[in-house]
Amino acid sequence: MKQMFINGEWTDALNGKTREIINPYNQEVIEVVAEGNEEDTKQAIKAAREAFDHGDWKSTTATERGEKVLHIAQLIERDKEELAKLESLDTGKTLTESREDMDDIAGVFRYFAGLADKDGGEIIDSPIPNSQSKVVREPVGVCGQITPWNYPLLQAAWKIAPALAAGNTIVMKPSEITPLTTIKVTELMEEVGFPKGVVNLVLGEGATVGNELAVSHEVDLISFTGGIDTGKKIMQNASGNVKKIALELGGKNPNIVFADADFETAVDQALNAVFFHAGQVCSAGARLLVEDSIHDEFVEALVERTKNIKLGNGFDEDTQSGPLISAEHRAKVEEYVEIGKKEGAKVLVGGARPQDPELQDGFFYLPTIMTNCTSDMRIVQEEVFGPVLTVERFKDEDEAVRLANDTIYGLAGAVFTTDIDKAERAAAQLRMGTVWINDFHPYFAQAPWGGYKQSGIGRELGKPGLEEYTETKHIFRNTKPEPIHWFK
Ligand SMILES: NC(=O)c1ccc[n+]([C@@H]2O[C@H](COP(=O)([O-])OP(=O)(O)OC[C@H]3O[C@@H](n4cnc5c(N)ncnc54)[C@H](O)[C@@H]3O)[C@@H](O)[C@H]2O)c1
Ligand SMILES: C[N+](C)(C)CC=O
Repeated sequence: MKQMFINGEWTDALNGKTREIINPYNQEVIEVVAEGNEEDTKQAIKAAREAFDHGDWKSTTATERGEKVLHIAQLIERDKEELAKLESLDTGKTLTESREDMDDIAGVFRYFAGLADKDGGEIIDSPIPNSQSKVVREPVGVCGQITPWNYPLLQAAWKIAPALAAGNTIVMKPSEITPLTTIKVTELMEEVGFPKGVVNLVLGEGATVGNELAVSHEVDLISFTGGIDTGKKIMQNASGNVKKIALELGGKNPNIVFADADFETAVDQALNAVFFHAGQVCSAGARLLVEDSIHDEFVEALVERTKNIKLGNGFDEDTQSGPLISAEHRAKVEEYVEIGKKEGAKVLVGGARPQDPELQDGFFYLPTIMTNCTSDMRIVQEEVFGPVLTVERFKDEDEAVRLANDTIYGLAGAVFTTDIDKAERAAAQLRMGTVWINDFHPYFAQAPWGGYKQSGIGRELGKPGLEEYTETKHIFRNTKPEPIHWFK
C-alpha cells in the first residue's frame, strides 16, 4: 500500500479510500494506493503555501537548490532499474524504453540542477540619470503540477526539476492510473531532504484532486500535461485567481516524406514515428504525408514492416511494443478506426485486436495503417493516441506544408528529404514547436518543448522551462534622491 506525501508526512486519504493499480499487460493488480480528493488536496496546498510564504526554502541560495536537484538525479541513477521496472509494470511499455526514460529523467534533473544558479539577474541601461536598474527572477510560489499516464515520470520530471531549482513549492498530481514511479521519486526527494511542505504528492482523480489544484486561489501556477479537453477546463478554472498556466497538450503530428528522401531511412523512421510506445506519444507521427510519385511503393514497404512488429510483455526481450494503457483507451482507438473506415479510409494492415492467445488479457491493438485519407477526415484531424497511421498524398512542397499545417494542433512534425534547402524552407513554414529534419522523436533537456496553436501554452525544458517557474521583477533605484516638485 502506497500513501500520499503531504507536509513532510506519508498519509492515507482523509476518507480512507484506496485504488488498485493495474498492469495493462495482464490486468493484474500491481499495487494499492491512497485515493485522495479535494480535502487532501487542500491540505497539500496549505502546506505548500505555508512553506513558500513562511519557510526558509524561498531564501535558500540557488546553489543549494541546485545541489538538492542534482542529488535527486543521483538517486534516480542509483535506483534506475527499480524505477524502470515500475514504469513498465504500470504502463506496459518495454523495459528498454523505460530504462531510456530513466536516463532522460536523470538528465533532466541534472540539467536544471546546473541551470539553478546561472541566472543572477541582469543590470539594464536605465534612460533616467542617477539611477540603477536591475531585473531579477524570483520563484512564482505554489505550483500545482498535473501529469498524464503515457510518460508518467518523465512528464513529472519536466515539472518537478525546474520548479524546485527555481525555489517554488509543489503539489504534484500524477495520473491516477500510473502513479507508481512518481511515488518512488517522492520517496527519493524525502531522502534528499527538503523542508516540510516544499514537496507534496496527492494521488487521485482529475475531477477531484486536479480540479482543486486548478480552482484554488492559493495556487500561483498550474502546469498541466494531458489532453486538449482537460487543458481547456483547467484554463477556465485557473482564471479565478488569474494563476499562471502552462499547458502541454496533444498533437496530430505530420511526417512529410518527399520523393528524394532516403527511402529505407524514411520507411524505418515513419514506423518508429507512429508505432513507438503503441502510438501513445503526444508527438507521434500519426499523419504520414507522402509525395505522389513514391506513395504506393512507400506504403507497401511500410505495411510489410508493420506486419512484423512483435507485440507482447514489455519485460520480454523480443517485445517491440506493449499494450494500450486501458480497456477504455483501446475502445477509443477502435472507435476512431471505425470512424475512419466510415469516412472512406482503407485499412491495409491491423485494424483489429491481435488473435494471439497470449495477448488476450492485455489491452492490445494491432499496429494499423489506413490509406485513402484526406485532411477533412476526423481520423486525420483528431488525436487517436494509439497505433494508427493515416496516409495522405501530396503533389509538391507547397501542398505538403499546407496539409501538414491543416490541423488545430502544432506540437511537432518532421520532413524527410535529401534537399536540405527544401527541408529548411518547410521547417520555417511548419507551425509547430518542434520540427525534425530527417529524424523523428528526439527531445532532450537542453531544447525547449511545447506546442503552437492548440497544442499548448508555454515551454518545458531548456532555459524557458526554468523561466516558466519564475516571476520577473524590475528593481529601480534612484541613486541621487531629491524632491522633484511636480506638484508646486
Ligand atoms: N505535449 C506534451 O508534451 C504531452 C506529453 C504527454 C502527453 N500529452 C497528452 O496527454 C494526453 C494523454 O494523457 P491523459 O489521457 O492522461 O490526459 P488527461 O487529460 O485525461 O489526463 C491528464 C491528467 O489530468 C488529470 N485531469 C483529468 N481531468 C481533470 C480536470 N478536470 N482537472 C484537472 N486535472 C484533470 C488526470 O487525472 C491526469 O492526471 C494526450 O492528449 C497527449 O497528447 C501531451
Ligand atoms: C513529450 N514526450 C515526447 C516525451 C512524450 C509525449 O507524449
